[in-house]
Amino acid sequence: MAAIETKALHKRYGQHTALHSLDLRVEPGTVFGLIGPNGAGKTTTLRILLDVIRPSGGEVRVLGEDPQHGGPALRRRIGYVPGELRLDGRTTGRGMLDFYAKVSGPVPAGRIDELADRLGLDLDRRVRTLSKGNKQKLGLVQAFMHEPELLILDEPTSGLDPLVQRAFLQLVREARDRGQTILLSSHVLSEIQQAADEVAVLSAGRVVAAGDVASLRLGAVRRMRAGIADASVASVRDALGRTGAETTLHDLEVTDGTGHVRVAVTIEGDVDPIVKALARFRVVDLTLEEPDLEESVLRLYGEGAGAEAAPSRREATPPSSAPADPPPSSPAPSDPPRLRRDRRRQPSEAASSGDLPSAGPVQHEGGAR
Ligand SMILES: Nc1ncnc2c1ncn2[C@@H]1O[C@H](COP(=O)(O)OP(=O)(O)OP(=O)(O)O)[C@@H](O)[C@H]1O
Repeated sequence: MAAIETKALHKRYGQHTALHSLDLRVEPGTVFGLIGPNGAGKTTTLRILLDVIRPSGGEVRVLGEDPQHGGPALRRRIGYVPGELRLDGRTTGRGMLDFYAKVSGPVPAGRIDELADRLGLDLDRRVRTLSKGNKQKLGLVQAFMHEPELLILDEPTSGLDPLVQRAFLQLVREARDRGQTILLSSHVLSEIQQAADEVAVLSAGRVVAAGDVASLRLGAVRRMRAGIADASVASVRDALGRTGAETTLHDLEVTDGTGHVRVAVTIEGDVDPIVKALARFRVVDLTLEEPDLEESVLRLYGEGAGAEAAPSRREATPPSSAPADPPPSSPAPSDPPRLRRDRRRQPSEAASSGDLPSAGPVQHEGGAR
């Protein structure tokens, strides 16, 4: 049985279709990366899995159950970190976590302190006074502390510095080693490359590529900047023009900078010929970086990624009809410390209040859905 399975999942917000017939399968005990540019539909997918919002069509199974009917018992088996946490509360981080521990089920002794320590979080500060990054850490502790069967993490490292990101990736690996399943959304490719076993790339609500990280060509796009001394623009341009068929250069700019020639280019494919081409010059500066995921997706799967045919695309056919969103659910108690996703609201969802935490049960606030 898959830990998560969606079939022909479809979601419309009014006239806008956010998910087109999405098929996903996440095997138990694996780390699954859901990546894609902004607006691709990652958050929408995760929120449907948690029954924070309802699909317009298709099937969903989470830990073998339909999230719409799983109730608190299913939610206790899931740890969730929404994308942008908005935390309120006069209580301290420890107070908040103790509250969630009561609803989520048993938390091993010392686990909260251990996690806080590893992430560098002061549990004695009042939640409302915490910085964005520290609130994010608190969200991570509440998701991991009860060692749930499934972790659903929406852009979990946003706002975290690189050291804390590393600690987080270690937590993910340990969770997988314990047999937990992790679904991780991100628009940062390198994060997924380090953590995930399997990946699905979403673009405009469709899966445009799926497989193990290495088999996707996304890592094959890099942006390079270099400074070359004692050379002319023409000679550098000429050298870069002789790279073989394994390498394609996009947006090549070779300009006369102050004292040396500046090169900026997006490399698709093998970087080795470029490095060799530059090696004949005196290189005074060189950076090679990951481009936006959006750029990678568009480069490799075409401008119409998600809408038109592409080599490794799974084609999707929207269902001919799909039910409208269900009516809002009843409000949840407002006093306990809250974790919420702060996101754009559209008129069609004016009454909705989005994601909630869920060390324990996901609560629908103020008519969420
Ligand atoms: N409540 C809403 N009402 C109307 N449209 C929405 C709503 N929420 C999301 N959308 C739209 O649905 C599409 C998918 O959005 P979603 O937030 O799922 O994408 P995402 O991949 O998580 O992007 P990001 O990384 O920017 O959060 C976008 O076009 C977005 O504008």
